[in-house]
Amino acid sequence: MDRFRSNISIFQSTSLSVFDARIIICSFLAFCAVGLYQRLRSYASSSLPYPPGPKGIPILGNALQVPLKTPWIKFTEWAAVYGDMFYLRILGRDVIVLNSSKVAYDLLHKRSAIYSDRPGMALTRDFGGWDFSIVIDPYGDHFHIKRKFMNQSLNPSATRRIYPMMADNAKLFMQGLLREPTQFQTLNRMYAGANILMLTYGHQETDHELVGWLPHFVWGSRFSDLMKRMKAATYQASAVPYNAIKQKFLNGTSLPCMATTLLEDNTKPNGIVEHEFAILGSLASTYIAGADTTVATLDTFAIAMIYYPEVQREAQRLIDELLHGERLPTFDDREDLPYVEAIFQEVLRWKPIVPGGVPHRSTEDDVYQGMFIPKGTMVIFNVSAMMTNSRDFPNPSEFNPGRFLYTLRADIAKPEDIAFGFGRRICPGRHFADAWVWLAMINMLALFEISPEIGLDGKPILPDLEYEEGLVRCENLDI
Ligand code: HEM
Repeated sequence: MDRFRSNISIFQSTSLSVFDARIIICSFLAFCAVGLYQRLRSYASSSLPYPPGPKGIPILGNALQVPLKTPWIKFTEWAAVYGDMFYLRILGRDVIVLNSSKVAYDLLHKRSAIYSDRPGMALTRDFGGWDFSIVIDPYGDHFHIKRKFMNQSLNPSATRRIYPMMADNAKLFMQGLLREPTQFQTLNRMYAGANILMLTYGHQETDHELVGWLPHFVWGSRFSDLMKRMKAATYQASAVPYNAIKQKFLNGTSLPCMATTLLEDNTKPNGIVEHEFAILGSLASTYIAGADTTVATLDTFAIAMIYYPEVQREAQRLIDELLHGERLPTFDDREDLPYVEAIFQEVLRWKPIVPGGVPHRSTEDDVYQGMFIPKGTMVIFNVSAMMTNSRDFPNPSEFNPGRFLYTLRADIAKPEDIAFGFGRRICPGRHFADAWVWLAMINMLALFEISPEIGLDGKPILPDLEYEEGLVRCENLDI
């Protein structure tokens, strides 16, 4: 087996008849009745109990009990006491935390018409210059148009159309690893960036030219770093690449990509581009949300392979059995490698990269299992609790892909049904992420022995399992 391998460390009437008048009166009465019903329901509801939760103090509520760093760990402790849904009041705001995929699915998916708003992030939006980003868009027209633009390019069949581009990048990625086996993290980031730049702006570059396209801190650093430089960064990450691609589009020199499709579809005969800000925002949101996430997921895979070499060996044995070392794996091999599929699920579960989810907000009063959830409640889905509870996943801290092959109960949601969120805000890049991470994983398994770096003292340097915390959780990896 090892002889094949090197070693590396997304209505009509103008006059009213009697009949018409009756319809209108009936409609009016019905409208009033619904209004009255809603008021009564709200009144009656508000006499229902709120979900249980830790007792807070006047005015501040639970604010001082929620740690700023890794709040999901505290939420998971509270989940053990208060159950799958608990309530917090933080500085006068209603907050509920959902700790099971069933409750999250019941509310955020089944009742998505009223749970798809985002909590206002006025500072980030209006003063940080992040008003282009769909991630913080309130549920409304801007959100809908950007979502439509993104779905056009990131739905399953659109994603399949970019498989050849991904395959080319995977090949370059592997060649890079062969040349520089200790540079996994740099190459991982570079080729995740290359995929998204190609998808969004049709930007095809060699590995070294990539550096010049976006400022280094955009392509080469983490989203959390980018956020720190807020306003300047937003211009560089949104307007700069948009203006460049628009110019190329007008010159007729752009390659087919998300930007050119959107520009073609929305440019009027007089040359004016409709929905220009939404186009710019969709492109930049895709780039920003898509780069760090896939990088962190593949880093997690590499770490798991280092800590669990027996899992790595088993995957390699099965890959060799299928390919006989005669060719590189392709997407067509996916169905024939259930163990690798299970590794992918376990990577999403073991160390979820968005452990605290991305908060939603409710837009109407609601009642769930006899408990009242007021309109305007911030709804946090606690991915970490859903992925790491021993009720659904025995020995949750162990990286064990076998759980998805042999022992997982049929009623347990798969990690891929949790990691990407829920309802109308579910990650639009999930098909893209799924394809790229799988392809990079399978190529690494087929070609390399993934092992830790050896220190000067001759001992292996194991990567840190304490992840760096931001919106996306990254690891301090040094293979
Ligand atoms: C393994 C990789 C990824 C994970 C775990 C992930 C996870 C998530 C999660 C949890 C959300 C919030 C969903 C919700 O609010 O219910 C989200 C939103 C989002 N993701 Fe991803 N994501 C990944 C990759 C990607 C990629 C590759 C792209 C783009 C190509 C992308 C683009 C977005 C965007 C634009 C949003 C905001 C959607 C909205 O607010 O309506 N993500 N993602």
